[in-house]
Amino acid sequence: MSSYGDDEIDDYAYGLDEAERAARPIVILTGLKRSGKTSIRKVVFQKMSPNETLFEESTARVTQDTVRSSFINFETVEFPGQLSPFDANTEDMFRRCGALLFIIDAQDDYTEAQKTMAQYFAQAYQINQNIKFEVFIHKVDGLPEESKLDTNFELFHKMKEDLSEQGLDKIMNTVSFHLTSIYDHSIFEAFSKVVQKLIKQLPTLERLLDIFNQSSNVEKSFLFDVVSKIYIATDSSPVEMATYELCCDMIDVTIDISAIYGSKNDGTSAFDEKSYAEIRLQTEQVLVLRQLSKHLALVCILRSENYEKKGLIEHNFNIFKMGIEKVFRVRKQMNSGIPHSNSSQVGSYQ
Ligand SMILES: Nc1nc2c(ncn2[C@@H]2O[C@H](COP(=O)(O)OP(=O)(O)OP(=O)(O)O)[C@@H](O)[C@H]2O)c(=O)[nH]1
Repeated sequence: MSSYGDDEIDDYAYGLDEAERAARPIVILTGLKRSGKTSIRKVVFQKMSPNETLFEESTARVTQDTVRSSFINFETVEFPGQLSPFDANTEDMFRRCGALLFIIDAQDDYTEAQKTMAQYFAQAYQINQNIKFEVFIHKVDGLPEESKLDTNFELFHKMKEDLSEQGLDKIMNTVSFHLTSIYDHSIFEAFSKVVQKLIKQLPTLERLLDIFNQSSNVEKSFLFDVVSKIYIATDSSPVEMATYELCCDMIDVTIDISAIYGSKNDGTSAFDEKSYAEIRLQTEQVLVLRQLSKHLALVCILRSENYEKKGLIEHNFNIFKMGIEKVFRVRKQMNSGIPHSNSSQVGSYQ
């Protein structure tokens, strides 16, 4: 192993793209006034409680934030509803933009919002064809179940028509629609999907999670950025909202218990890179959380009869951890020009 590989794992600052630390990808939030942009940013990244957003004042200026103290590494830029993101000199920003979000208030008449959105997407596409376009059909907590899908359907078709008229149908291939609300986990789920598209190692992470699940009889597993509760990867089986919510709750419970009963003498939290927890559910399932690093945790759910061989899962977890470390180490080596040896061999699962 090279001396580079002998470094402490903490030295490997996991992130979206280490080579471009100075030029982190940008996630741009746009939408009409009062659509919910600031609330989304604050609830997801600043842990504001949804009820507190009721007192948020309208944003007057462009707000730029770096998402720190977590694994994910990007900037968010929010444009106030009254300002077009293309009025100012923003071409460079759009060149660095990884994802352009348009937030639509689904509780309001969205005709104007839909027109503005089609126009923004077309303009952004002229500057950077690699941008991922994300539509957040927001505040769906106030809508009956059937009208959520109708709204989604209608917006999709109107958007398609508008873009076809401009000869830009191909943009539709990169547009994703999400039904969101800050009052449940849907906003975290949607942001997880946005962030995953910015992570170049995603296919490898998915594959590693699949192998871990198969060899440990795990039903579903998520790789979480603990601070934001965004999952940066999951295995290839479909995500059920209820399972995702359970895993988020598991993180909250673990952090809270650590804070209440585990604070160290120096006042720092006991929740660290060695933390782990397990919770047995009435449904004969077990939730297991294992920290991989300061910021990343593997949270998985399995049937309790499959959790009898804990040693096997522990072994597979350690192999999985080594695999994750190698994925990011190799990426860092590639970016820094250091040659890397064959890293696909990460150990053998039992
Ligand atoms: N019901 C519901 N209300 C929400 C949701 N998200 C935001 N809101 C409310 O919508 C209002 C406007 O939210 P803001 O976050 O200030 O909207 P904004 O898009 O930043 O507005 P500007 O700064 O004027 O551009 C606030 O009263 C929020 O509490 C949601 O998911 N559901």
